[in-house]
Amino acid sequence: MTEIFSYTACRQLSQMFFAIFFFHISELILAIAIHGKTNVTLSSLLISKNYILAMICSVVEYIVEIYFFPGLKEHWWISNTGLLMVIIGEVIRKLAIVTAGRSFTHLIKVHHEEHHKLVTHGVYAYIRHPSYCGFFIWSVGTQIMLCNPLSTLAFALVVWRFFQQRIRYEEFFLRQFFGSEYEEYARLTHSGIPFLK
Ligand SMILES: C[S@@+](CC[C@H](N)C(=O)[O-])C[C@H]1O[C@@H](n2cnc3c(N)ncnc32)[C@H](O)[C@@H]1O
Repeated sequence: MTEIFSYTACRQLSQMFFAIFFFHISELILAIAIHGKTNVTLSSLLISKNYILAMICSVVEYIVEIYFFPGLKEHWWISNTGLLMVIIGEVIRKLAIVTAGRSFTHLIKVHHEEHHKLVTHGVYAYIRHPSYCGFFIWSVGTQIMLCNPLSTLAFALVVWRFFQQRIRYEEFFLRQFFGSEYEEYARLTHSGIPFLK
């Protein structure tokens, strides 16, 4: 039982909670800064039921494993690699939001609005979906940071599948809005999600 209150657990779990807190609060603050307070709802916190469930499962996995296999959590090079992924993922995602500005909305636009311009500069010059790329790295990184083998695999598979479907849907509308300009942009860039061109 003492393992749950050990230095390892306190450090890894507090890193995890801080990463989650910082991610969501900064999403909300940026949304307010870009779109104005009246156009932002708590949905900009990006917290869904499935997301909460996934995070609870990952903490349960952590507690079970540190109790029965405490040595598993002592691989600091793995945990620190996860921490680095959390930081890199966060930076890529926030760069994407700031670069896209008003074109970045948490809900996918299905009608073209006048202010919606195709963004192809900054981080978008290299990656077509940098905010999804950043979230993918961040979310898998949280589990690597906890040295959680099951949740690492589950997060990678579920988040990958989620973005595969979301990108297909989002690009259908982007092709309608921007036509050949988007085709050319898509030809020259990578999605930013592994195995998805
Ligand atoms: C949650 S944002 C995600 C943007 C992008 N997929 C990314 O990962 O950075 C979704 C909105 O961004 C818009 N969007 C996506 N790529 C864009 C681009 N290159 N230029 C302008 N708007 C874009 C979509 O139309 C959608 O309404």
